[in-house]
Amino acid sequence: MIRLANVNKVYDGKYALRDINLTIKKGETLAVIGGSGSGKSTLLQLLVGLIRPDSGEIYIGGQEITHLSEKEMDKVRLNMGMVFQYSALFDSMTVGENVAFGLREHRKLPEVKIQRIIKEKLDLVGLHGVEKKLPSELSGGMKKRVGLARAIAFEPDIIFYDEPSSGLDPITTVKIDELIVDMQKKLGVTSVVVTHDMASACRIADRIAMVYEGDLIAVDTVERFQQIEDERVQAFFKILHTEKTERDE
Ligand SMILES: Nc1ncnc2c1ncn2[C@@H]1O[C@H](COP(=O)(O)OP(=O)(O)OP(=O)(O)O)[C@@H](O)[C@H]1O
Repeated sequence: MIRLANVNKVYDGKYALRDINLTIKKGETLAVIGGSGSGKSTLLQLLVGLIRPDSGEIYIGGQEITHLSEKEMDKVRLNMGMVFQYSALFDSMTVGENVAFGLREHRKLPEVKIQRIIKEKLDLVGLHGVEKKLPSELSGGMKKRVGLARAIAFEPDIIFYDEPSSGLDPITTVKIDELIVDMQKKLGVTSVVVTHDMASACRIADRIAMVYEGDLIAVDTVERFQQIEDERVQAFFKILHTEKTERDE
């Protein structure tokens, strides 16, 4: 379970996040949606302990993290998988080396076991026989899959996704969304997906949280979220419907 209580983060005298109260249940997928500069990345950075709030508390699995030392935070992070925007793979390493990177850094495992984990995680994300390839030999969608395989190598309880569909065409986006849902079903992980894509959010999430200029303005199930009359929420659905109409014409 993840919980934020009265969390504030200020940059240059301006709230990046203001009085955020949010609980993410174990095993649920929460999509955090919002426009540019609304505070989504700040929220993600707070949850993985890359930055600290100016005030408020953040609990990960019952542990309050805002006062942890870097070393203690590293331990908490071992239980978190992170899937970065644009995959963030090491270009000079093979796919297999990328997937095993964290394992080799943090766990002393025999090479046979590492090879087995690489294969198992790549299989889970639907990639076969690519261990020896370099990231430059893969499509954008495949790179995202490798990023996900790396994130689940440690078998984390929580996966954070930062704009998983950025840079992908609409069809590949849907496939990655299906993979995120699949991961939740197969691994039972808690997922937080930061996105500005409402269509993705609706496909992936159990609940959607919307941030607007640093405020958390709505949190609800996908179905109920669509009924919220707030015009800032509806603006996102309008874009969605316009895109759909344009595609159908
Ligand atoms: N390191 C920083 N220094 C100063 N201001 C920052 C910093 N990080 C974020 N901000 C400011 O905080 C606000 C929220 O930014 P944030 O990056 O969280 O938004 P976002 O929703 O992730 O936007 P985008 O979708 O464009 O990535 C913005 O006004 C931004 O300029």
